[in-house]
Amino acid sequence: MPQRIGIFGGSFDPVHLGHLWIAEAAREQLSLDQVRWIPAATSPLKPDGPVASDDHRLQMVRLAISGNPFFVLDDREIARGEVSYTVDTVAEIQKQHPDDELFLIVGSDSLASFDRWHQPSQLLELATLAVIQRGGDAEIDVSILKRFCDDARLQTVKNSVVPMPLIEVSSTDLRRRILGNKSVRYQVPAAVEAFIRSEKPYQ
Ligand SMILES: Nc1ncnc2c1ncn2[C@@H]1O[C@H](COP(=O)(O)OP(=O)(O)OP(=O)(O)O)[C@@H](O)[C@H]1O
Ligand SMILES: O=C(O)c1ccc[n+]([C@@H]2O[C@H](COP(=O)([O-])O)[C@@H](O)[C@H]2O)c1
Repeated sequence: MPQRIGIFGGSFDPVHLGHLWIAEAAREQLSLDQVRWIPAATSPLKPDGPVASDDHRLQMVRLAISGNPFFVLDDREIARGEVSYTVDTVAEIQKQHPDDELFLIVGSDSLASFDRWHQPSQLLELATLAVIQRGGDAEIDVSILKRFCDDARLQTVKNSVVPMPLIEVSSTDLRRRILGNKSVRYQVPAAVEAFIRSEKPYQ
């Protein structure tokens, strides 16, 4: 029986409760059999790279998703190194799972920058975008994809928007809080908060 696989890429610098909530909402709404969490080595639109080390980000994601049987940590982008183009990652997963259906989970800010992604048409052929509205962002507008796919594909993306409450947590804000010695309690899982306190990935 074909599986429905969610692919969730991010800098996860650090992973936060927004990430966990949207991954779980996508899993539930789209009846996904698994969600693969894929920390980027360097996100193409964040050329300065992440602040925390690859190893620290992997450890924080591992702690965050532990106990959820649907969530899997996939370290292929960090193992590959360099700039992490999502189309390469998704093509590789598609080769390994030729009979399965792939969903790429993204926030509305990622959708809004999609015309600057590498090989957007190819990517839309390989996976369906599952978009989540982000607090503070303009309303989801899938018309940005029009240039890159046909109407049927556009409709599938519209149908795969994941409805959920708006969350305004962001990694950038959390890093600012950590540097300012402010609390990140309840915005990251308790185990991640303890990790940040003991391992100091942002110092
Ligand atoms: N609060 C949120 N609501 C909806 N989507 C989110 C939210 N936070 C992150 N995302 C989405 O999760 C994916 C991975 O996010 P990422 O690791 O870049 O964290 P981030 O909080 O967006 O980081 P930063 O604030 O530093 O840009 C992206 O597609 C992003 O749009
Ligand atoms: O492939 C691309 O061109 C591309 C451009 C921007 C972002 N992405 C991916 O989108 C995910 C979220 O990226 P970011 O910049 O919000 O951390 C992460 O997995 C990135 O590798 C991918």
